[in-house]
Amino acid sequence: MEFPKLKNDLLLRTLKGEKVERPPCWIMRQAGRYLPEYKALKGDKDFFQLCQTPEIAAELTIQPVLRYEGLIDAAIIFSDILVIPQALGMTVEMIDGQGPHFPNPLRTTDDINKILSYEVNVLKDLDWAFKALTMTRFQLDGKVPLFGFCGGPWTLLVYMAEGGGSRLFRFAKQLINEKPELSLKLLQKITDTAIEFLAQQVVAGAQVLQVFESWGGELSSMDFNKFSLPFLTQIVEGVPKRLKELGIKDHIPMIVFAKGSWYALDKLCSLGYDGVSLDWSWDPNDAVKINNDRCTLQGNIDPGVIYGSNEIISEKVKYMIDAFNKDKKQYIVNFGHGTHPFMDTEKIRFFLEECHKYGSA
Ligand SMILES: Cc1c2[nH]c(c1CCC(=O)O)Cc1[nH]c(c(CCC(=O)O)c1C)Cc1[nH]c(c(CCC(=O)O)c1C)Cc1[nH]c(c(C)c1CCC(=O)O)C2
Repeated sequence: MEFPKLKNDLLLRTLKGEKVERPPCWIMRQAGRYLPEYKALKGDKDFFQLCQTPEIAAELTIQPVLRYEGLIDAAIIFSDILVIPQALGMTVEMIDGQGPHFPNPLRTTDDINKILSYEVNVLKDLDWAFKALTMTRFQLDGKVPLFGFCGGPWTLLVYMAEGGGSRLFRFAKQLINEKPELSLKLLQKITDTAIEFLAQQVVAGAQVLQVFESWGGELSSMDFNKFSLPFLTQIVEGVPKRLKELGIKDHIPMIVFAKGSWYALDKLCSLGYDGVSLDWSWDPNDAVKINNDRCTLQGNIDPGVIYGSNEIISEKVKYMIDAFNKDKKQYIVNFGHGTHPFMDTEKIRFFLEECHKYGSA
């Protein structure tokens, strides 16, 4: 496909390790409920219906790019990590104001065996996702690069076993401790699906990829090494291999976000991802030292800063950028996790402006 020429390649140059004029900026969950234009378009429509309607997904993806024109250097496709469980045959509902709900979570060996023998057809069952990416890429008209994404295998296992959000992670923990071998098989099935999904997202128009291992920090270091890391590795190695088969020769940069897995930073920096996204628990200076220029770091301000005064926002932005951006390379501004629905759009604008100001200094 012949896509419009990219006019702002700041993020892609940064991920290649080039020195850049300022760190690129984007925000996890930059589309969504804190935006009045999102709420207006959503109304009482079902969340997955929004994702699965390419015209709407494209519009929602582009909303923050237009609102913060010139301040945001990437778009991320409007979708969800839970579309992989859907492609694996599970029913997932999004309950407004509550979050995801699986009416039939995976609790027994039989439940899991059913998933293991399920014949996934990523191209067919997630065709709406690819249509949305292609339409969005055209509508963006090269303004900024477009992210595709997926959930990390462990994080998806958590949702599939718990049936939704969780505090104790009782069922996911039970699964990996009671049936470790079966858990590994399930993680493998999710990983195979994720690799195909990410590669096909690139074919459809994604220019950069992020893997969200949002529940990484719920695992001990030992369990992270067994139930997350090997699969994150397979993804970063498997996607380029699959892309080659699909006739795509360009290197497509990939970023991994393992929230809470502070103990794994050293390993994550060596997996082969072009970027590692950090939550706010890291002092930037320590993360920079551990990374030692191996890859690009992304993050990591506590999104809670948006509730603060302009003075507090400026102070914390300056601290973050001074530490991460010393060499004017290998750094992408982001939050340590996503926006909250209650955030003030003008405070987020101020945050982005401050990042541009300090980042260009
Ligand atoms: C864990 C996770 C999910 N989804 C996602 C993650 C990983 C990132 C993270 O850790 O936050 C990823 C995600 N979800 C969504 C996007 C695309 C939009 C964007 O990032 O700008 C992305 C990249 C849309 C969404 N996904 C969801 C909404 C809200 C839908 C609504 O209420 O209108 C949006 C805009 C719903 C969702 N989806 C999920 C939950 C737990 C919830 C409910 C709670 C919440 O909103 O935070 C699962």
